[in-house]
Order: sequence, then C-alpha cells, then structure tokens
Amino acid sequence: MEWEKDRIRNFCIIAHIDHGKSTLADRLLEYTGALSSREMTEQVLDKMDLERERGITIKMQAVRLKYKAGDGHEYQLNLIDTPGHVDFSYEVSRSLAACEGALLVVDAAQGIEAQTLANVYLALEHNLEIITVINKIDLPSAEPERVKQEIEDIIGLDTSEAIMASAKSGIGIEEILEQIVTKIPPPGGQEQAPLRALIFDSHYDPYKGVIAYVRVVDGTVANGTQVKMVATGKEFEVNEVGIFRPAPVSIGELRSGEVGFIAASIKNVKDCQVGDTVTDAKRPAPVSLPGYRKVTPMVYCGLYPVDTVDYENLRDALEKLRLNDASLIYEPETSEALGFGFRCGFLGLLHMEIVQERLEREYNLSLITTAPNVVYRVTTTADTVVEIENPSKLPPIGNIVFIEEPFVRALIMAPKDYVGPVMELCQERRGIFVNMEYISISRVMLTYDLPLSEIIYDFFDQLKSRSRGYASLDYELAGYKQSDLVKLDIMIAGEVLDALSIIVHRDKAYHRGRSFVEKLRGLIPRQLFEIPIQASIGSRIIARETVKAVRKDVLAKCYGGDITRKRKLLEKQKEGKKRMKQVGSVEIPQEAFMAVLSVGDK
Ligand SMILES: Nc1nc2c(ncn2[C@@H]2O[C@H](COP(=O)(O)OP(=O)(O)OP(=O)(O)O)[C@@H](O)[C@H]2O)c(=O)[nH]1
Repeated sequence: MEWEKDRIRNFCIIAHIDHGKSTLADRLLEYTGALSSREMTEQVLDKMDLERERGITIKMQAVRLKYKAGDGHEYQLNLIDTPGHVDFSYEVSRSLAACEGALLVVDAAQGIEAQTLANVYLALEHNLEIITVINKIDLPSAEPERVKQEIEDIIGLDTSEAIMASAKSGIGIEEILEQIVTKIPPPGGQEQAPLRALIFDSHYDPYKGVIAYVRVVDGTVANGTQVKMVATGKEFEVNEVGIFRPAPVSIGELRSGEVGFIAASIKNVKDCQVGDTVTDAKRPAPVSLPGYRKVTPMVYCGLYPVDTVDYENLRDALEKLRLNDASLIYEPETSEALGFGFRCGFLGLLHMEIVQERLEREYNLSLITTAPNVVYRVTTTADTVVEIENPSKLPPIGNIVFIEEPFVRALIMAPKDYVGPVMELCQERRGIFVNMEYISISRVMLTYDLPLSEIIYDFFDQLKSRSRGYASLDYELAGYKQSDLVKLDIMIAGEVLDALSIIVHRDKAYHRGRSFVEKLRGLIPRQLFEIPIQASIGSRIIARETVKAVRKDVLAKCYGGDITRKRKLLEKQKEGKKRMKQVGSVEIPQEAFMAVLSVGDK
C-alpha cells in the first residue's frame, strides 16, 4: 500500500476486562481480510498460551489493517492492543501514546466498570479521540440505553453517535471502521524532519535480538538506517523493518505516522528501552519524544528452588524472562530457612502469578514462593530512611522511629445492594472513605484509600464474593502513610522461620498471628516428633499450636504383603514431597508459605 499520511489511522481499544476487546479486535481483522474466518478459531492478539488460558491480554501487539472506506479510498489502520488488567495499566498508557484515537468498548449488560473509567481517563490525558462502542447488544440482558446514559453522566462523553455492536455476531463492525476513518485524525509529524520514533514495546527474539515496536513520528526508518537510541546513546544498524498483518511481514521502511517493528541485532534489552526515542545516528533529532515514567514494582516475594542445585537454573530462567519483561526485577537473597534464592519485584499479584507459572512451566523449576509483601519505608533512630522489601529485614524495634506503608486510591463500582458489604470490607481492611457517587439508580461508585498490603491479602476475592461477582476494582498508588506496624515472626520447633515473617498492623497482629499458626498446624504434616508452632512479636509469644507426633511411618499401614499398594503409597509420598522444603528437622510444604494470605480478619 502506498504511503499516504492522511489515510493512516492509529488506534487502540480500551475496555474493562471481559467486555469484548479481543473478540472485537478479531472481528476487525476478519472484516478487513487480515484473517479468513477459518483462521479465526482463536483470538490472535492474545499471543502467549498463558494469556489465552487465563483469558487476559498481557503483551500488546500492533496489527496493520487495510480498509476500503465508504469514501472510496483505502486506509491503513494500525490497531494497537492494550492489556486489560489493573497490574498492567502502565502498558495501556504506553500504547495510548502511539495512537490518535481509541475505541471505548463497554459491555451493554454490565455498563461502566472500574477499569473502563481508569482507561478512559488515560485516553483523555493523551488527548485521544474516543469512539464509543456499546458491545454485546445481542445479550438478552443488554441495556444499551442505560449504559449510554452512564457514559454521559459519569465520563461526560457525548454518546449520540455511540455504536451499537456485537463483536460476537458481527453487528456494527462496518460502522466502527467508518467512524475510525472519519473521526480519528490522521497522525501529525513531519516526513522531512530527522527521524524520531517512539519505542512503545519490545520483545526478545532469540534469533533476531530485540524487536522494537515503534511508532514513527517524524522522518523515516529503513533497512540499513544507522539508528541511535537517545536514552542510552547506543547505535545500531537496522536490518529489518516490518509490520504485523497479523503475521510479521518485512516491508523495508516505516514513514512518519506509521507503526511497525524494527530489528537491529540488539542483544541486550537494556540498550533498547521502552519509552525511548529512536533517531538517525547521522542526522539526530535535537529533541527526543516524551518518554514514559519508570514503573516501580509494588509487590515483592521470595522465590527459592525446592532443590538447592536448581539455584543457577532459576537465575538463568529469571534472566531470560526479564528479556521480555522489563518490569520484572530480582536480586539474590539468602534465607536462613530456605537457603539461596531471589527476592523478586512485580507490578501486582497477577504479574507475580504469571511469572511464577512461567518459571515452573517453561523452565521446569520447582519453587517455593514466599507470601507477597509491599515495600515499607522505615525511618530509623540514625535518621535514615530505609526501604524494606523483605519483612524479615525490618530493623530491631529499638532502632525504628516510625514505619510508613504504601496506600492506594481504590475505585470500586458495585450494584447499590452490595454497597453495605463492600464498605464493610473496606473498613475491615483499614480503608479511609473518600467518596460515594451514584453511577445510575442501581449502581454506585465508591472511592477509598486503602493500604496496598491489605489489597494483596485476598481483597479482590473478598470483594467478588461479597458482591456476588458484581463489583469491579481499579486502583493506583497514592503515596506513603505512617502506620502502626509490627513484625510478626513464626517459630517452628523453636526456630524463627524468616521466610514466614510478616509485617502487620498492630491492631490485627494478635488475630492474624493466631489464625496463621492454626492454619500452619493444619498444613505441616505430622512427623515422628511433636512440632510446636508459635507466633511472636518481638520476644512476646502471642499464639501457639502443636502438630502432634505420629508414631509410625506411613508404610507401617501396609502390613507387609501387597507390594503394589506399597509402591503406590511410596509414589504418593514422593508426589507430596515435591513441594516440601526441609527446614531444620521439619518438612514444610509450599502452602505454608502462602497461608498467611488467607487467614482472614474475622
Ligand atoms: N454475547 C456476546 N458475547 C461477547 C461479545 N463480545 C465478546 N463476548 C464474549 O465475552 C467474553 C470476553 O470477551 P474477550 O474478547 O475475551 O474480552 P476482553 O475484553 O478482550 O478481555 P481481556 O482480553 O481479558 O481484556 C468472551 O467469552 C466473548 O466470547 C458480544 O458481542 N456478545
């Protein structure tokens, strides 16, 4: 297709999870002939297996579509995919920076949800033209008029031209494409100016090196261009320029306004940072494009190999994962209980689970994961401020002046019948009420400031269960606040197990300590001797339970004789052992390390 800047439209789709973004994207691809319906068996934009399994979008991609519009002209449409989960909202922001417009997809049966709002605000911040799509109108429970009213009232968008669509049955697709062409402005930028391209994502390919997804703002990048990365100053010769259709296709050059990828045998992801500007080394642009703010991990946990010989393999695996996931951070750590491992930082709990699963599945590692925690700030008597990423590293009480913890501003939307239980939950989790607003006669939007540490304890599950699945949540970091926090230690057979230490609010310490040891008693298998489990704050023991001894080994039950039965039992025992860690004389199962997450407060 010939390059005609006025005929380029760069857009993305923003939606709350499950409102139909991927289905709509597939439909657009199908309609414009990028995919035949035979190929449409799977959603193509969700690339990784894991994503497909969990039905969420993590890594975005850019796809180029050809569309012959009602005006008789052919347009180049670049669809940039965005992730839908709160953990990845910074990636949404990144892809928005490469677009001029956004399709706002809202489920006609559900209405505006927390992430709808969060994403729309991001799009408005980026000055994008917003096209409203009310999706799933085929559902019997669809209430498109009510949803339109919500959008008008809460977001303040004009919905007189909102498109009634069903991504599932293909209703409204042409109208969406027409509005993309007529409403979204063509890209700005200057064709003759020195090259400036924004790297909005990257990906590591073992053969081609780093593949940078770029939006060219000014100038042209082509095969053979000597490019310079503005942030790092590193130079590379481009050896491939291409687009996704959705399969990658080499096209030789990308010009002002276009979106695609470049490869330049870049071996180190650090040399090609997302958010950086690519320019021409021979004719560098004087000013770089606005970048992205650096993301900081919000949640940390320890990762330890069950078998200590796997330590190096774990390091290799983390290194490889990091190539494709710059937001994953890790550093070596030693635990008295668990030996050598790593303390890893994640964007949120989902991100953490995904990394753990990949390590185990793709790298075949058996891991012990410690309970996640937030980063605390401790002001010490020496007048220094230390950041604590591991609860067991909290300085002795005598050296602490005060401790601060991260708070988030949480936005919760729920049907009004569930407002009571939802507010109760927020209160239990030390939430500070900020605001309550009606979205419609039946739905309410609540704003609370909550400690992040309380959110990572089953908050989302609780929210879902107390609202029968109807509440949605979005949150952003709101800064640090001083709190009355203490360290709770767990002793098993008289030894403090550092990997089980947690930091909790003083008012909750007693209760959590007690239910934690009760939980542990149920999880730690009986052994030939009695195992006391204690919870303590400083030197004060606040709870104690005992795992009683068993007299005989499990094989004793077999009365000799039946060898197959014996073998089965042995197999079973081995299976059970897979996720056990021998700590001193006691074997501790993986579940014990996560048990604190489900102790509850009641
Ligand atoms: N009835 C009906 N169902 C739809 C429609 N569009 C999507 N769905 C269904 O809604 C569910 C979620 O759709 P997805 O396209 O995966 O949603 P998504 O917004 O991409 O979700 P994430 O990728 O997780 O952000 C799927 O089961 C779809 O089949 C529609 O127009 N009508």
